[in-house]
Amino acid sequence: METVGLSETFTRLKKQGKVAFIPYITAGDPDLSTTAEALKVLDSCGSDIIELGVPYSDPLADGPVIQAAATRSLAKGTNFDAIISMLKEVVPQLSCPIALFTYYNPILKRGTERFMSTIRDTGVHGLVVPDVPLEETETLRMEAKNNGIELVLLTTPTTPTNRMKAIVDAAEGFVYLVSSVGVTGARASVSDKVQALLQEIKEATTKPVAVGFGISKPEHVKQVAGWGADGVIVGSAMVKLLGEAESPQEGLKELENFTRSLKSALP
Ligand SMILES: O=P(O)(O)OC[C@@H](O)[C@@H](O)c1c[nH]c2ccccc12
Repeated sequence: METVGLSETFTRLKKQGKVAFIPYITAGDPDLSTTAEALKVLDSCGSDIIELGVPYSDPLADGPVIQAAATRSLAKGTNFDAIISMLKEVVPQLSCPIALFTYYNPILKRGTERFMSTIRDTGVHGLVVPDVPLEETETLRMEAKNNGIELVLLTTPTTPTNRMKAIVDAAEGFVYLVSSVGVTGARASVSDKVQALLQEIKEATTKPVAVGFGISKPEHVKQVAGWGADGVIVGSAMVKLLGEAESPQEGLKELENFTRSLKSALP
C-alpha cells in the first residue's frame, strides 16, 4: 500500500487531536528477518512513524543499548544492501511511513545522490542523519528533495536560538527535539526543560516537533505529549526488548506488549 509521508502523517494526526508515536529499532538486531517482523508488529500496534537505524561501527550519539545493538547487527553481517532488500519486501506491507536513521558516513560512502535514490526506491519517506553538521546539510537537503525524501533535522537543549531557527527552517517532515544532552538511552525521567524548549520551537515554526531521548515509560509519553509535543520517540527501550530477549519470538512479543502500553498513554 502507498503510505503518506512524514509531514502528511502529522497533519492527519493533528486534525484528529492525536500525538504521533514513533519507535526506533536497529536493523538486523537480532537479525534482519526479525526486523521485518518487528516493523509489521510496530505498524499493527499503532506506530505512526517508524525510525529504522542503519547499524554503524562508530555510533557516537548512541548510548550503550543502541551501540550494543549495532555491534550485534554488524557481527551478524548486516549491511546496507541487505537492509534495502528487506525494506523493498516489507515497506509495501506497512501502513505507516519509515524514517531511515543513518550516520553521515554510509551516505558519503555511497554518494549522496545514489544513496537518496536507493532509499526512495524502497518507499522509505524520511531520513535522519544525526551527525551531519548544519553547514553540510545543503547537498543532503537538495538530493533528498530531488528524491521526495523528507530530511529531518535535530535540535538540542544547548542549540543557540538563531541556530535552532535555521534548523527548524531547513527541517522537512518534522523537527527532532533531543530532550537532553548526552547520548541516547532510557532515563528515569524526562527533563522538564523540554516544556520550555517546545514552546520556544513552536514560536519559531509551525512544523511538527517530535521529542526523543530517554523516553521509556507510559508516564514519560503522557508527560511529553502534555507539554505539546506533536510526536514522541522511543528507541533504546524498544531496542533493549528486541535485542536482549531469550529468542526473537519472545522479543517480538515483548515489543508488542510494550508498544501497546506506550501507545495507550497517548491522546
Ligand atoms: O534511545 P532513546 O533514549 O529512546 O532516544 C531515541 C533514539 O534512540 C533514536 O531516535 C536514535 C537512535 N540513534 C540516534 C542517534 C542520534 C539521535 C537519535 C537517535
